[in-house]
Amino acid sequence: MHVPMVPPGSVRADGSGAAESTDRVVICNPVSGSEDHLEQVHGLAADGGWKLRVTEAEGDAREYAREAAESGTELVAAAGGDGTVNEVVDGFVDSGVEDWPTLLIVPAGTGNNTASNLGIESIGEAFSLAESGRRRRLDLGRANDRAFLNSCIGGLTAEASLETDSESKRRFGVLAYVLKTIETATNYDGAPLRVTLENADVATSVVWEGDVALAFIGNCRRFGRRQAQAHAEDGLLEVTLVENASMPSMVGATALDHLFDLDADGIVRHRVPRVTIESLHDEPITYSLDGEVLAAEELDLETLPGAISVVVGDDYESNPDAEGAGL
Ligand SMILES: Nc1ncnc2c1ncn2[C@@H]1O[C@H](COP(=O)(O)OP(=O)(O)OP(=O)(O)O)[C@@H](O)[C@H]1O
Repeated sequence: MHVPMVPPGSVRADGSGAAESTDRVVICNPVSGSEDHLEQVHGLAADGGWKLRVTEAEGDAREYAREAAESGTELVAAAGGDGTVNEVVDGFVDSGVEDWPTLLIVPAGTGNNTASNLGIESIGEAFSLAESGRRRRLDLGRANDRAFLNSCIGGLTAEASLETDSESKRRFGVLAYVLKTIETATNYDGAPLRVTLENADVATSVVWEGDVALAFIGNCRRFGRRQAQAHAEDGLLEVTLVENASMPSMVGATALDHLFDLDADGIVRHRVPRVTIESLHDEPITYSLDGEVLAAEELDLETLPGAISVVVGDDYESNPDAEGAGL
């Protein structure tokens, strides 16, 4: 394992020992991705006058983010992968303060799906965007008492996400989980679920029951190259349910085409502000919230419209259906 040159805990990135500024805090997970980014993050943080906090264990990023929000920090960078971003957002929620810091995502993880969806491709680019980048207010997802920025994936894919190797995650992003799922699906019975899709107008709400192999709930996740993407600023969740019965047709090279075919049999899609997923066999379903595991028999999901200010890259397009917004 790479041995960090920077001690864990809280230091001024320029090493001066001067009074710590609360304007900008970068929270760095030294063991995300290829574990070789800490020195670069340290250097860029020193140049930009950031306070650097290096995590020592799971949960530290959440705590540091809560402290930063409580002390009125203007900008908080999450340097790590999707899991680190997820912890930082949970920390903002924990703080209970009204005005959260703006979030900057510094892609230093394995998949970096959230950063890539926001048009941020490298560590250096992220730090320069802190100076000049646009800031947008994005919806935040809530799943029971946890937050998610990007996506919540339930069923077999969540379990497969734990087994998916780093190289596939780098190459395919979230699709790597889908491919892994399809690979292992032959032994899977699916989960009997009741899914309540709630619209603001209750009369148009839908209750759906069936055996589900995969449930994708996207906030700003691009699941694929086409329409199966979520709009991060529309106050809606993009819900895609893949019925178990349709899994045999999802084999080989055509699997992903089938998944992203809007009219495919056995694929249910809705855009709603709120959705509840109940397990009908008294066993918890495993979910992956931005890559972090959550098990629940009943999951209550909603969007908090425009809840979080986020720095975005030049190529960020809020509407994934807009021309030129494809991957
Ligand atoms: N110092 C640390 N030692 C061990 N684990 C840590 C430490 N700091 C954070 N973690 C944990 O590391 C886990 C993985 O981090 P993260 O998701 O950011 O990286 P990744 O898995 O490489 O990237 P991605 O999720 O984008 O594929 C998180 O669950 C986080 O809580």
